[in-house]
Amino acid sequence: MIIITPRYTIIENGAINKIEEVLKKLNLRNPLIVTGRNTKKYCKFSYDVEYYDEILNSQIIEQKYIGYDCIIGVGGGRAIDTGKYLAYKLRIPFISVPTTASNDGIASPIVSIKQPSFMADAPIAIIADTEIIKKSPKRLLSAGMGDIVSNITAVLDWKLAYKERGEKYSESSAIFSKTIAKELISYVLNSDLSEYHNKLVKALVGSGIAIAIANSSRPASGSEHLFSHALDKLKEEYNLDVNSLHGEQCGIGTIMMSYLHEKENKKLFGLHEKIKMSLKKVDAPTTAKELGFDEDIIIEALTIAHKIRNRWTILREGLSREEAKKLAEETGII
Ligand SMILES: NC(=O)C1=CN([C@@H]2O[C@H](COP(=O)(O)OP(=O)(O)OC[C@H]3O[C@@H](n4cnc5c(N)ncnc54)[C@H](OP(=O)(O)O)[C@@H]3O)[C@@H](O)[C@H]2O)C=CC1
Ligand SMILES: O=C(CO)COP(=O)(O)O
Ligand SMILES: [Zn+2]
Repeated sequence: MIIITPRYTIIENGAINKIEEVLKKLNLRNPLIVTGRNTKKYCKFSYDVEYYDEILNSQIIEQKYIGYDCIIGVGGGRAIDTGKYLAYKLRIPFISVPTTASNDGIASPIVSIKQPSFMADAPIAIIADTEIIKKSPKRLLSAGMGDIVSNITAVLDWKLAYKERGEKYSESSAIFSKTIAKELISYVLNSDLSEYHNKLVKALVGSGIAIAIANSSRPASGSEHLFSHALDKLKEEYNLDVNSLHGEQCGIGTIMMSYLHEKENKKLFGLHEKIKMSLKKVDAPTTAKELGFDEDIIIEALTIAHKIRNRWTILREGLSREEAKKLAEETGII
């Protein structure tokens, strides 16, 4: 197995000014920048720039973008994901320049523009400018917490799959991923949050690296992500006008899935309440109403989540409508 992890990871104020230096170190000269319409303002370089929606709408991306020697993704999750995807298609390196900290795609080798997600290559470099990230919309930074608490249930699910299904499992990746989440939860619950943006981006980078080392999203994606992907599916199917974020959905999923784990393991008592408190502290949504979904959609998502992909989790063969409703009610989501 080949494990690809970033060669340069710069997380500091003003990091964006180091792009040229990093390109030089990597002997790269002709990058294409992939960004979004809100984040283009951060692309003050003399390189070609393309919006990610143009790339996603193009049928001939391999031919259209030939000649560049690397891709730089500047923006939120979609810009980074699309840049990573394009780089993978063109077989050239990808540099990740997050303008916010909303999910762990910043450093992961995964492309999840659509489900099922797939393994591409991890970024060759990550340049995270904490000055830009700190100023990004607070809602995106709250969502990032949801993608980190997810690691707790993802790891519990992974271990369950190992025990009940003999799935390949890596204790070191699991501990790495879980510790990242535990440390951030502890920081959030016991601090004034003045360093939150800094700690969050480091946690998300670590989480992406845990995925790269495991060569699977298992350390950071379990039943809570299945629930989030199910919500995305229903949004599309019913054409719902809800603008919930990936991390927000995963956070709500983690509250419910940790409750299911608690019911099977007394040692976990209080886990879902602690997770909920940490999400509340950073103003992330903790109810269906705050997330923007009707109760019925939450219940339906819970009943279809286990079918999203072939991944054994605490949902096992699925929840009935009654079980789903009970779970959402008992955890205060609906
Ligand atoms: N590969 C992986 O491992 C993972 C990938 N993902 C991907 O991430 C996506 C979700 O990402 P997420 O970031 O939550 O949502 P988006 O990428 O949709 O970003 C939400 C909004 O925030 C804006 N934005 C980002 N940074 C700033 C900033 N500094 N100032 C102002 N606005 C800003 C974006 O602008 P603009 O319109 O310019 O983009 C966009 O309008 C998923 O759809 C998936 O594709 C998610 C999880 C893991
Ligand atoms: O969002 C992710 C990890 O945080 C990616 O995981 P998936 O494999 O579920 O798309
Ligand atoms: Zn995620």
